Amino acid sequence: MFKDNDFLAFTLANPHGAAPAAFTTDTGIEVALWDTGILCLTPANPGNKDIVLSCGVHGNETAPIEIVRDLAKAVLDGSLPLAHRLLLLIGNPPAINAGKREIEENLNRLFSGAHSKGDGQNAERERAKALEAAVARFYHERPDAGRQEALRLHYDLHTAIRGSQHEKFVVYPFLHGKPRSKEQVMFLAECGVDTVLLSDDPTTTFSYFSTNEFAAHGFTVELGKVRPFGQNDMSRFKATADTLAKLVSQRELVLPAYDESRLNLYRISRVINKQSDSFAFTFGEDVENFTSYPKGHLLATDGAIEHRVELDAEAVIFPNAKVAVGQRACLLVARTQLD
Ligand SMILES: O=C(O)CCC(=O)N[C@@H](CCC(=O)O)C(=O)O
Ligand SMILES: [Zn+2]
Repeated sequence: MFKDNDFLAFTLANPHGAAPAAFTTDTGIEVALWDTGILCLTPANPGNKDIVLSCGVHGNETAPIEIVRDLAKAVLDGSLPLAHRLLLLIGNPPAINAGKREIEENLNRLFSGAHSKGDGQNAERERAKALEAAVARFYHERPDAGRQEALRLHYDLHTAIRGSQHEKFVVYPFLHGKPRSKEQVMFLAECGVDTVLLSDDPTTTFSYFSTNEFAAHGFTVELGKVRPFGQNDMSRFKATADTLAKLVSQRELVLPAYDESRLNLYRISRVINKQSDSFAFTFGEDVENFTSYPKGHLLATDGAIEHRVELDAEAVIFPNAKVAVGQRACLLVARTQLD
C-alpha cells in the first residue's frame, strides 16, 4: 500500500482523505489504514499496551513527524518487531503540506467536542472529529477485550515555536484528582523529557481528550524547537525515538525507579487568554519558554488589562501574541512537586 513503507509520503499525497485499506505484513502484523494519516497496526499476539502515537497536529512541527514516519517504516519492513497494538496518527496533513501550524484553526483546541461548538465548519474541525473517532475505535476495539486489561497510552508529539530552557518537556493533562503516574514520568525521562508541567484544568487538547475520555496515560510531548523538514538535527531526538521503539517492540519495558532529582516539575499556575487584537507581550520573540519573572513584573497588556506575575516567581510557556482572540496566549508555571 505504501511505496517504500513510507506512511508519511502516502499521507501527504492524500491529504484530504484515503479509502480504507488493509494488508498483513510478512511478519504477521495486520495493517489497517482507517483514513489518511490514521494507521492501526495489530501484531499476531498483542501485549497489554494500546499505544497511540500522534504527530503533526500542528503542520510545521516536523521532527515528531519524522520520528513517526521512521517508526512506521521500521515496523512495516519488519526490522522492528511489534509487541503491542499501535495507532499512528499524522494529525493535519494539509497543514504539513503547507508547512504551517494550521490552515484555518488550531487543531489542538478542537477536541472533546469543541469541533462541533459554534457555527463554523472547516477541515480542522472535521479532522478533530475523525481523530477522536479513531482513538475511540482503537481503545474500544481491543480484540481480546475482557480477557486482558489494557494499559492505554497516548503520546501526542510536538515541537515548540520558541526555544526552551528545558528543551524537552510534557504537559501532563488534568486528571480530575486521579493520581499522576510516576512510572509514566520515568518513561518520559528515559525519552529525554526531564520536565513536566502539571495542568489543573480541563482543556480542548488531544492529550486531555484521551486521558479524560478513555483513562489513557496521555501527554503533550514537546521535543524541541520547530524547524522545517530537513533542518532537524535528528541526533537530538535519538533518546526519544529509541525509547518509543523499545515501548512498541518490548512486551515488558523495564523502567528505572522514580527519581525526582532527574526532573523539573512545574504546575500551571495560570492561563492567559487573548481578549483583544491589542494583546502584546512586554518581552521579545527571543525570550525562551521557562524564562522566569518576579512577582509584580508586567508580562503583557491587552487593551486596558495588565497581566502581571502573581506568585513569587512564574515562568512563561508558549507565549504567542498571534493566536486568535479568545485563544490561549501563554501559560504561566511555578515550581512544584508531584502530587
Ligand atoms: O510553542 C508554542 O507556542 C506551542 C507549542 C504547542 O503546540 N503546544 C501545544 C501544547 C498543548 C497542551 O497544552 O497540552 C499546543 O499549544 O497545542
Ligand atoms: Zn504543537
